[in-house]
Amino acid sequence: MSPLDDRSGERHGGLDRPHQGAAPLLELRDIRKEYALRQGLLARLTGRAERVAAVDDVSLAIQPGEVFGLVGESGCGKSTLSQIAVGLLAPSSGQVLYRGADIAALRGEARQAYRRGVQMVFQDTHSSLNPRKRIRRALAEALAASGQPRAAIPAKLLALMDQVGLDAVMLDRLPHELSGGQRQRVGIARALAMDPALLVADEPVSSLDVSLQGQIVNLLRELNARLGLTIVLVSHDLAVVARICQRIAVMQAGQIVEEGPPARVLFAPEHPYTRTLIAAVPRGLAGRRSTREVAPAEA
Ligand SMILES: Nc1ncnc2c1ncn2[C@@H]1O[C@H](COP(=O)(O)OP(=O)(O)OP(=O)(O)O)[C@@H](O)[C@H]1O
Repeated sequence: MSPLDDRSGERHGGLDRPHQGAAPLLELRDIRKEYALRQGLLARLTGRAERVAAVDDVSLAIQPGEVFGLVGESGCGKSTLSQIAVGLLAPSSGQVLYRGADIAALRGEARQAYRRGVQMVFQDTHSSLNPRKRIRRALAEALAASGQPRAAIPAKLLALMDQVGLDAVMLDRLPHELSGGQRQRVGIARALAMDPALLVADEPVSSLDVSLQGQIVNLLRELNARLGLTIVLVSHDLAVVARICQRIAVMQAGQIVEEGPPARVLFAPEHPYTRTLIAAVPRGLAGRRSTREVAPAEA
């Protein structure tokens, strides 16, 4: 077993147990990501691609066992940063460290351990699940990829369905036969099949009805509390992240402009952009009721 596989350090997690002072599970150091923009005015005039920084010098440290929220409006660079964190996208410059090791230098077993250990849940459940594969097959393949012996898979399938609150009969359904919320639960189950240490959930509820959003957010909270799973919750919706996160980073135009516990960020925002985000939250979460109501993770 690779030292990167050792999860003993954070299997004591949960929202009620802070992890300040622990070595970060994942660290982003001075991350910059540039894209070539061919349609820009400069590009058209000069014939050369203009470059824009979608992520501009971002540093973040995710502690084992925490629920960390990354919030910002559409286009601020959240998805780009998430994809860099899970290794789907390489940064233009900067480093991603998993358990202290630079992922760019990981090879063999250690790279596999990172690949398994950091999983992503996507916003669009239609495109993230193969429409022709029954849920049983999608999850069984993930379990097999995670190294589960064939004989253990049937029991593991039932355990996964139970963990995400889905009835086992859903195993024989195709993705289109499930509701959006059920599909998102399958997406989470597929990530859990890899037995990850960190789940990066990129806008996991934004395509769902408001009534279902709370259920999925609660499921993430439960997984954190029960399994000690570290979670990065990415959303344009400050109300969603404030609900379960112990720390929030606010992102604007590729940069982190503010970071802190939800109660502080919501009630004593330091950056004007954070105040704009708070103003956009429907009354009930932004309306000053109690800190406990807005930020249960902190209570
Ligand atoms: N492959 C790409 N090529 C060029 N520009 C891109 C590419 N992907 C993203 N961008 C640009 O980078 C910026 C950040 O995009 P990103 O998707 O990371 O933001 P976001 O906050 O996740 O927004 P959304 O929630 O709408 O996806 C945007 O201006 C976007 O247009």
